[in-house]
Amino acid sequence: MGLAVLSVASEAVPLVKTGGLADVAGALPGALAQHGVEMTTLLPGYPAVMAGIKRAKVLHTYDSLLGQPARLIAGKLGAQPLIVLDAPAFFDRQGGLYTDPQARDWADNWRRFAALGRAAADLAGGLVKGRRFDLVHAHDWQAAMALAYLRFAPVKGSKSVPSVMTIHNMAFQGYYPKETFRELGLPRSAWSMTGVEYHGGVGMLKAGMEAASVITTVSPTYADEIRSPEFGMGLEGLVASRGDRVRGIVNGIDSADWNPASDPHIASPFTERTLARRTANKRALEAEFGLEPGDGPLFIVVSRLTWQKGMDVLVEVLDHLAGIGGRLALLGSGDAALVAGLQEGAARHPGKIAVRIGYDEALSHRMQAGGDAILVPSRFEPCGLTQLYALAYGCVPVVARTGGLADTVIDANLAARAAGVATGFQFNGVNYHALAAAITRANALYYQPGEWKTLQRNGMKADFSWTNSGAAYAGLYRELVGKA
Ligand SMILES: Nc1ncnc2c1ncn2[C@@H]1O[C@H](COP(=O)(O)OP(=O)(O)O[C@H]2O[C@H](CO)[C@@H](O)[C@H](O)[C@H]2O)[C@@H](O)[C@H]1O
Repeated sequence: MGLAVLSVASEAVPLVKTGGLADVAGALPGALAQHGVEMTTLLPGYPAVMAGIKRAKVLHTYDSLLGQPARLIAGKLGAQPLIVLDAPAFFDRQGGLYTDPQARDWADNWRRFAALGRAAADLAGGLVKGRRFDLVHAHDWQAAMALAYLRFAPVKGSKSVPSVMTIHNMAFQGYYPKETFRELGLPRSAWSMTGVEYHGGVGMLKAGMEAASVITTVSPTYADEIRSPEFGMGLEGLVASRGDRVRGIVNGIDSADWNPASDPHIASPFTERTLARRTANKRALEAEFGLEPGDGPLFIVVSRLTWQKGMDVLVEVLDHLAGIGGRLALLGSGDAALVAGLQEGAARHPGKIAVRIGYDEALSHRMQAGGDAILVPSRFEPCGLTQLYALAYGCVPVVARTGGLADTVIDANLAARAAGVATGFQFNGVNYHALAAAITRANALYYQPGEWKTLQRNGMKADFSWTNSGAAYAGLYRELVGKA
């Protein structure tokens, strides 16, 4: 039986991306198609999304959706069905998706994403003739209100549908003052500890988690970690109370986009049998970053520059990295203090450390193809995608042992090397000593070319395509729809 699923997200490739959520929301529909699931994605109509729609077909017009006129428009996300919430007052803005040009959160984010949720619940309730949905899948707090509306204010007379709430990042919860509640159009009954109320305000992610049939996150280890206060960020009690209704499904990567044998962004394509061809990519990367060419290891970082990603510890370790003969090329954007720290490090070590501040998808491909090892010192990492791209590209991951990093990289300890299964390096605790020691270990093994090639080949042979994860989501949907 074919299943119709409505996926609700605030970003998705190829139309709009600020982080890993977009990769996942964009790849899921294609991954599920081969499992008999037709996934329609609902996205906000930011300028980039509106520009990507050809021949707009209007499905519905709202006179007022959370106070503003809006339309639902049909489009395509790649080859898969898309519905766009075209509400210019909410989404037609210059600046970021979530922040204004000064990088402050838009003051009406609660209203913008409540509107997205209300539209999702309307669609699931049969608002548009001929479009029925068996299940709603919401991603992160921006989509979470969809599940609260389905639970507390469904379309009258509609049949209830099961739902999945996926947490890509527990650090962002969509928490707003109490006063916003009366603007949401929810009944008073929703204002409860098991509804949308959270510490005296409105908790959007919390509301979605309470309402969801099943909560998922993007790796089994993170699904365990968020039961504890250290990672649960205040929601650990709720996570623990949902018991086995909390699952972890590791993200896949889009193996058409991320394939070193056919990547249009890289100068010298290669496979695990032609690793020597990587050298040309390394030379090109050194030149592009203005680094001294050399045979020593070239480390890379591609990251949002935030505390989550351990970038403050990376700043501390730059002198060590350069001191042992390593070089680093970094691409990222984010916190001003971290940018300054990285730029100072680069200025202290010209030719050895180079940073590029900004967002550049094509460059990120060239870095994975030319770097020897990627550093991912995250304090928490629900799944992490850059280490998966690195594995596919023979760029050896050096990662903190947390969340999806712990689940996807096999540390090159003696036992794993003897068994021939190691793919990278893990370290415990995100601090100067742990990261410096891991860099030293990687540096040492780099000079044993046979061992290093084995790490590269093992990583390249590992299967992180969407095949397994797509099957896992399809299985979950079937389980829920069967029970509904
Ligand atoms: N400056 C830059 N230029 C070009 N590309 C850049 C870039 N900075 C980052 N990227 C790209 O953005 C994506 C980041 O994805 P991650 O999964 O590593 O982290 P993120 O924290 O955004 O995602 C959250 O959601 C995802 C999806 O579930 C989880 O894997 C993750 O753990 C969670 O924190 C990657 O595709 C990366 O290549």
